[in-house]
Amino acid sequence: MLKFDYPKNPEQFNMVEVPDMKHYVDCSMDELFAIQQVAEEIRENANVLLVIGVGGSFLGARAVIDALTPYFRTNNGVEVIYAGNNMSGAYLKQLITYLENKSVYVNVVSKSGSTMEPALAFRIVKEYMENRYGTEASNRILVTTDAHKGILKQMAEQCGYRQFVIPTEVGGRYSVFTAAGLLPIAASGIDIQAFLDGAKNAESDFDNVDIQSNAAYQYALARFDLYSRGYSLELLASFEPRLRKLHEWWKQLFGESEGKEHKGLYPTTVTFSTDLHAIGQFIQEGSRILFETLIHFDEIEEDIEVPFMLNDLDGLNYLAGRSMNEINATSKDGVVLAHEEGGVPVMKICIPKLDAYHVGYLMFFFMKACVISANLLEVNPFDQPGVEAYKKKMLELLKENVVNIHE
Ligand SMILES: O=P(O)(O)OC[C@H]1O[C@](O)(CO)[C@@H](O)[C@@H]1O
Repeated sequence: MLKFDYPKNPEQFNMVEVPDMKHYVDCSMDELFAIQQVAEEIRENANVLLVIGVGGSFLGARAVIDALTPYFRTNNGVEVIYAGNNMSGAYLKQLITYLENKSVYVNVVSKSGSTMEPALAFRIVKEYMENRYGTEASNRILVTTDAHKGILKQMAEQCGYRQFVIPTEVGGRYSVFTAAGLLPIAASGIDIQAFLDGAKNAESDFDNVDIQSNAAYQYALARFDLYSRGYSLELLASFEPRLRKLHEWWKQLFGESEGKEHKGLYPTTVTFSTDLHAIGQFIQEGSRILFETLIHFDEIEEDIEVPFMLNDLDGLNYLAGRSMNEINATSKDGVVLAHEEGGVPVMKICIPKLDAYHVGYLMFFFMKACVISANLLEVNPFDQPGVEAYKKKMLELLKENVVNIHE
């Protein structure tokens, strides 16, 4: 299904463990039904769903929603917007103004229940919802968190919010196939059954140690090979602007899973052709530290033809009748030729169609490849001890300021 071009012979590597990841796509029928019911309720009663979360607790949902909903909003359906992923006072202030006159539901998502950004945003939004909706607020606030522990769990119990679960054994950046991703995705009108089917099929396709047939294993090995040969940066590139948030999700997945013990490729992303006019110069002729991984969807539903122009004033009549998607695909082939010529190794991940099924398939592919890749590097793919460092310093400073304020 997934066509993967990798530039070398993988048999030279030692085999590593290919972990069983079934529980990452293991949403029960009851849970799925509950998610679909609430999503329907939101679609009936709201025009805005505010998702409060940071990192893995919103990036997966946002990646899928952006990839599969129109570029320009129509007035139909629920608009999914986000908060709790930054600490900007201006953002929150403007958000509260934006919510006025709209029918609002809130989904606060935090596995630990205590991450500062979503916790602060939720405090502000909770007050807003209570002032605006009174006792009905508790029906409009949905909590997605650990099944057993955490401050958010306690708040949900005390305030009577409906709860959805991120299983204890599923870490934030791997949680898109749990309620953390599925609830906002379903509320936006995307077929979550198809999304899960794609992931489940990927799970079974990549659950083997046969390098020749396991594309996730091949991708992990190709990256590891390039890393071992001195490349320090992987540039994930695609040609469809609506995949930008999928890039962000990928960046967290690989960055948090691999960047430890002073090891790992630096994951970064570009959207072509936009970024060819910004960072294209560096890719073609700058320091030879990077390789590229291109994502290409063979079929994208909507398209438009280049019209014929009388007198050919802009000199583009040689393209008349050709479709924009076809021209975009040709630009991809041009990029591969030019960048390879410039000394940049290029891998291609080709997906038949940009739809819910294939996005689910692709995301699971990356999750599986990421765990295999971290195993090759001999680092733990599931922890993120380095993230704690800034949190600790920030807390020390905030608490210091509290003392100063009270002095
Ligand atoms: O869901 P939580 O516990 O709020 O965590 C959000 C994000 O913060 C991190 O823990 C990093 O601080 C990520 O790993 C995680 O996805």
